[in-house]
Amino acid sequence: MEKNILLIHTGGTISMSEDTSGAVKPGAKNPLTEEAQILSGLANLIVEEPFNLPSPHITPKEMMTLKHIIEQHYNQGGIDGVVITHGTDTLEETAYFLDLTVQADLPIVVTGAMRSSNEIGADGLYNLISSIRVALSREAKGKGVLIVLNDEIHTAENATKTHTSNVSTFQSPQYGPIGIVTKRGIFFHHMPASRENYQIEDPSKRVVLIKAHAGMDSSLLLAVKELQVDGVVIEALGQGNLPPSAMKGIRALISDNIPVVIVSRCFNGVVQDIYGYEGGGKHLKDCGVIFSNGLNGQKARIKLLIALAMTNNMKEIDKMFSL
Ligand SMILES: NC(=O)C[C@H](N)C(=O)O
Repeated sequence: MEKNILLIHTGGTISMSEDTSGAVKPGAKNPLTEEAQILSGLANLIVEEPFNLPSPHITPKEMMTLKHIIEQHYNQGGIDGVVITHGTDTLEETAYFLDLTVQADLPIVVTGAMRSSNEIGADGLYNLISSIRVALSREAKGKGVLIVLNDEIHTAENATKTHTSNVSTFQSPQYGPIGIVTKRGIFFHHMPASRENYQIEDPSKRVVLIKAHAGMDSSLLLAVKELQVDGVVIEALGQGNLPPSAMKGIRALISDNIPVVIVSRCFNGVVQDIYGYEGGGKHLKDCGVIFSNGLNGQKARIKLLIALAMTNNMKEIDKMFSL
């Protein structure tokens, strides 16, 4: 029996084309659906196009819209998998948001393109067909939201955009891809270590993301406190350290019950409470800073947004980040 794939187009370069002046622009709708339908020949595509946005325009509101569309179709029955086309700039954030929040037990694949639909070497149609094939594969189930581009299958938790223009931009620094797409089949070679899922209604809290640097002082942290944000994520140095001059700001935020989550500004590895000097990881932990578990800054921000939609209890938030 032919399987049904829910195909949701959201915009991004995969939906765009280049005009005669060389500018890449959105069109009225995604130009690839028909070709994908003919070429994939494997599934009936149920197409939704809730918005057509470059991915720098995507916010948690659009992420929630996608969650609702997927859950609605899933609850009605009749779909075997979901493929979402998305701009690559914030693709990893939408994918991780859906990974943490969608209540539906079926393969969900997010894909995009680095070259628009009419450029030489356009990768959109190829990535779309690869994604449909992954969403149809039995092994894709139970692995969380997947990101498929350039013949590789990555977890939403791990994959990140690593190159501004190269088609092999998505990489998983911590563990590598969990599978590959080949002409003859889809092959998974490992399972995601863990899965988390949260039920949320309204991810509308304000969470800011700040990058640490040599000589960072407390001014930005104190300004952020004055803005009455709900949470702060800091891309800290190395294994999770900050300059001593930033500690005044850290203490001010925590004494105001504003959760401060740290990740590393390093591309790889996890943050830990190793160093006992002022501003070192041990010192930060003693001050009440929450350590993330290998997430990058933009994903820790998504997770804190989701955490704050459920609780403002620091202990509970800390527990979520230890998973
Ligand atoms: N390759 C892309 O899709 C980049 C584009 N700026 C977007 O994210 O919408």
